[in-house]
Amino acid sequence: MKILSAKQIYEADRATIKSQAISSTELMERAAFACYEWIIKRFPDRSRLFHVCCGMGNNGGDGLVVSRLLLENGFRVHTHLINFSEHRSDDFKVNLDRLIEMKALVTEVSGVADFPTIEHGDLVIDAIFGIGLKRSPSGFTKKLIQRINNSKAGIISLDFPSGLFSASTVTDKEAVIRANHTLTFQVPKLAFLLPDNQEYVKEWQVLDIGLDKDYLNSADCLYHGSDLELNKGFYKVRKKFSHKGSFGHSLLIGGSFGKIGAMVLASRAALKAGSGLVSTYIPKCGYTAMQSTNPEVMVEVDDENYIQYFNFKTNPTAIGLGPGLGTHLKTKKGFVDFFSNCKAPMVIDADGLNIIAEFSDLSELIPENTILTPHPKEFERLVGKWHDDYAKLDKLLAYSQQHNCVVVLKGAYTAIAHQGKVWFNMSGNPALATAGSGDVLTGIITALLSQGYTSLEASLLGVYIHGRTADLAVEENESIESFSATDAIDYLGRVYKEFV
Ligand SMILES: NC(=O)C1=CN([C@@H]2O[C@H](COP(=O)(O)OP(=O)(O)OC[C@H]3O[C@@H](n4cnc5c(N)ncnc54)[C@H](O)[C@@H]3O)[C@@H](O)[C@H]2O)[C@H](O)CC1
Ligand SMILES: [K+]
Repeated sequence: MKILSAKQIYEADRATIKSQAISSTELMERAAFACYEWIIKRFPDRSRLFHVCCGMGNNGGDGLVVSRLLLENGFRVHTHLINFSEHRSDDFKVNLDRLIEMKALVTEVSGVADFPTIEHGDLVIDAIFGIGLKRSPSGFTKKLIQRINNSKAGIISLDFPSGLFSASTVTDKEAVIRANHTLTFQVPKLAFLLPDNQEYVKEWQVLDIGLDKDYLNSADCLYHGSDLELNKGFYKVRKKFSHKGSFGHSLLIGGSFGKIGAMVLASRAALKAGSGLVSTYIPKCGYTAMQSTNPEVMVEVDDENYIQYFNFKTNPTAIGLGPGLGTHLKTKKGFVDFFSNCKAPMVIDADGLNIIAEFSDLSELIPENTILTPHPKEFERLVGKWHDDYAKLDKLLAYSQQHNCVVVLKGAYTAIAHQGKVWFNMSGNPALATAGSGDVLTGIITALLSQGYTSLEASLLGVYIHGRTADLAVEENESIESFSATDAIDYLGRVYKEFV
């Protein structure tokens, strides 16, 4: 799933018009028809009033077509032309003429006095600006946006919430539509995946408008979505004659007094994610807890209450380092020596990351293709503060390239960066913001590494699977509140079944 830039979307439009021998008006009709179908399926009540607010460009044109289709099918529609510019796009003009021919209710909004009265229960279709917005809406257009946001009506944005920019941060927060639903064309837009925009973009839906396949396949994108289709592409089906030795030996290193649970979760997750063998290397104080809760997992121990020697005998295929590790001075010293000389592929999480951040030289010693799994605070410790989401993405790309590693920046739409590209994970929900969730993720990714997936594949698949456990759990027995890290482990089997 590619995430195209606005420039690429305009190019894809042109390629489609050429290869399918259609006019831009026909492409607009197709796009608006897809919106219309979605809208009437979701809101079939014909007594409801639709306020369709149309700008003067092609986004406005989409709105005009939606107005016409709703009217033709017996819905109540009031179309408002938001007169912010003298210039009207060609397809806007064509579709305005068609609507006027139908004797539709169309009014011009050129100032506050023309604003519609929007009642509770009405629906606003926002077709004011799409991806062509150049500067923050001002004057009466801004005031109208505020009026719409303050109404009690539901808001459906066509393609893009008006006022949001496609490649930069919002400058005037009061001049952006806060949409309940956004119906976007062909590909997700980067702006939808950034936490700074969460007030404007809530539920969004990609509608297929049949853009040129060759263009889409060949477009070179910096940003991608990681969905079931992508992950199915490299998921390895197990062969009949395979044995536990075929699936590697994961070693989880971590734990300290009071934080042994992190290692119980990580090692159990590694086991359930399919690692052939799983060992843990923990402080002595965790021995009984580990053996009694995870009988399949082998245990080696270090010092009494924290790890400092890192002198395990296990010869692992992959290592997961950091859950519950703590930052005791002796742990830090041991970590620095171990880390620089480690040969097995590694996933580093939690205090492992904090130690790297504290000793900045350590970043230079990160072995190639190591996977780092920071949450935003841990990432900030590694790279310093950023001023907005775009600057954060720049730092993410730069850090992963500079150190030739995979960085998994956790959050909604976890961003996975490798070799100059970023993939946004499309599974998961806020249920995952729960204690131990990151430990489970470390276990899953370690297990995938040990089964022979590359670092990038293990990161993409691990994050996708982890997110999907929460999607399934919430569809069934759990709620966003009740879901726990243990549930994520319990749902792993269900998620794997979706791959075969
Ligand atoms: N393949 C597709 O995705 C298709 C998308 N369609 C729709 O087209 C818009 C993009 O249309 P465009 O005319 O380029 O831009 P907008 O309608 O978003 O912008 C309106 C217009 O206004 C000017 N402008 C920009 N900022 C301001 C401002 N602050 N104040 C005043 N005027 C401003 C700007 O120059 C534009 O001309 C896309 O989002 C889809 O909705 C097609 O319909 C089908 C294919
Ligand atoms: K819009």
